Formats: sequence, structure tokens, C-alpha cells
Amino acid sequence: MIDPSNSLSILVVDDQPDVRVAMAAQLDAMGHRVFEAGDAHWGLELFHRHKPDLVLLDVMMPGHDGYWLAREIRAAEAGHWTPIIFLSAMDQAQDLSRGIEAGGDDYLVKPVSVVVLAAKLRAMIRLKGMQARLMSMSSDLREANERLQHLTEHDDLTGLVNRRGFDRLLHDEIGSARREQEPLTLVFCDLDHFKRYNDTLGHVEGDQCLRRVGKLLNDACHRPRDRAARYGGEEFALILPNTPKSGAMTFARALRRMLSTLALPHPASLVAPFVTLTGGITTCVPDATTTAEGMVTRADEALYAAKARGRDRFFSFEMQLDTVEQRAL
Ligand SMILES: Nc1nc2c(ncn2[C@@H]2O[C@H](COP(=O)(O)OP(=O)(O)OP(=O)(O)O)[C@@H](O)[C@H]2O)c(=O)[nH]1
Repeated sequence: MIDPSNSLSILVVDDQPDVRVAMAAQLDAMGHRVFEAGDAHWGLELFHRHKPDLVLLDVMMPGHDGYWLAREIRAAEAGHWTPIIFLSAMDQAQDLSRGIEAGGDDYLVKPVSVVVLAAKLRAMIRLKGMQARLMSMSSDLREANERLQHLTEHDDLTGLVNRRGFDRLLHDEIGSARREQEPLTLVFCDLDHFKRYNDTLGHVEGDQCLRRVGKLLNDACHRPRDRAARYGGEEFALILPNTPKSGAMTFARALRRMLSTLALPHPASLVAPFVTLTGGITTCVPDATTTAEGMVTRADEALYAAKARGRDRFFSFEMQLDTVEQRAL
């Protein structure tokens, strides 16, 4: 009797009833659970139904042979592996290499000795255990890689995508907007007089302010592909796919409203009693000449223009208009 933790479910496929029944009885006596099939077709059906740990497979059978069944089993289990042991009479020894090629893992010569059968099963149990460990290690590795990718592309303080993640996303979105011929908007924004905020309220409060503004920007990204990023320091970026320049201005005005509702006090600001943002917007339908660097430069220039116009506003590079002027129109 074997250790119950090593008890296998085994599919025996053999067209000779006496051989099959004797084999099933041996396996049963060893503590395994056995399913029997008298032909390859039924064998495949039972394989799908019971997903056995191991298959003992006769080579020569009327209708489809053992090679056919081995190939069908291998084709059916993507990313998985069920050991297949071929059973063959001595005079079919030359056919065994064909069996291994068809997807078999080992062979036994009939009549099968109980001792040899038990030894082969132990070897297969060991291999299966190793395979399970490998699968779990590779899934751990995949998870660790995903965590690492998240860490390298996200900012600790705000939880937003960081500069590296932003670069990748912008590059991808330019490609996608070029293919779809859709407008893509990039917004750069900067907290107004943030040095004065830190100097007055301290860096801990400064960090908290960055967190809250980061959350607000993230909340403003309603569409699934809109993305807020922390570009660096007190600079944030927003990537807004499928957003034309008029839509970008509407988005910016909504952002300003959200900020004034949040009304984070900024006692040292020279533009308002609460925290404000100045932003630069650029929008284009990318063509073959559009680059991420080009879009960043235009958004940066627009940001600079918005600052020059008095801060607490968003300036569109393409419209040569800011949100304060637009409201007055
Ligand atoms: N608390 C905190 N402060 C930061 C962080 N990153 C950058 N800063 C501060 O942000 C300030 C940016 O200062 P400036 O570049 O002069 O910009 P500003 O004072 O906002 O002036 P304007 O942008 O022209 O309105 C500096 O004092 C930085 O120390 C951070 O992670 N935490």
C-alpha cells in the first residue's frame, strides 16, 4: 500500500480486456484510482472527463492507436503535463521511439511486472511533484515581476504613475492615437508657489498636499485610459486619449473647479488663498513626425506661458488661449 498522498488517478487504455483488468487490479491494490478504456476514442473522453494524474496507454489498438491518443492529449493540455506511459509487447519495441515522439514519457513491456510498475509510478509521482513546484515557482516569479514593474513605474508618495511609467504610456498612446487618427491631449501642471507652501507649513504638510492633489488629479481621470502621473517634484502630467483641444479646455476648467472645492489652504500663495495649479496643454492628432519629446516640449512651453500670464490657469498651446480668457469670452 502506498502513502495516500501519493495516490494517483490513472487512466488505463488497452483494447485487451484481460490485460486491462489485470493492470487495473494491480493499480487498485496499490491504492490508486483507476479509469479503464477499451479504445483510444473512449480513452480521450475519459481523459477529458476525469483529468487523470497519469495515463497508461497501449500502442496497438483497433481504430485510433496509442500514438493518436498521446498526440490528442498533448494538444489538449496547453501549459499542463500529464505523464503518459506506453504499454507495448516485446516485438513492438521498435515502435516505442515513435511513442515518445508522439508525446509519451516512458514505456513498459507487457506483461508488466508489479515491481517495475510500482517503480515507474514512483518515478512519475516524483516528476509530477517537481513539475508542480516548477509551476508554482514560475507563477511566484511572474507575480514578483508584476510587483517590480508596478514599483518601478509608480511614485511612492502619491501612488500615481511616475516619470518612467509616464514615458511608456505617452509613447504607447501616441502610437495608438496615430493608428486610430484620434486627438491626444497632454497636460503638464505645476503647483503654484509650492516652495512658499513648504517654507511656511513644512515638508510634511507639503507631502500631504502633493498626495491630495495627486488624488484629485487621479479622480479627475474619469475615462479608463485617462492617466495622471507625477512627472517629478510638484509637477504632474495628464495623458488624455481621444480628447480634442476644446475637450481639454473643458477638462482643465473642471479641474480648477475641483481644486477650488477642495480648497486646501495655502497661506503663502501669491495668487489665491488656497492651493492652485498652473497648466500647459497640447493637443494633436499624431502623424509620423509626432514624438513624445515634441509633445512634452509643447506642453512645457504652454505651462511656461500660463505662468507668465499670472498662474492659476491652463494655457492651450494650439489655441493660444488660457482658461481665464476663455471664461471671459
Ligand atoms: N514637500 C515636498 N516638496 C517637494 C517635493 N518635490 C518638490 N518639492 C518642492 O517643490 C518646490 C518647487 O519649487 P519651485 O520650482 O521654485 O516652484 P514653485 O515654488 O511652485 O513656484 P512656481 O511653480 O513658479 O509657482 C521646491 O521647494 C521643492 O522642494 C516633495 O516630494 N515633497
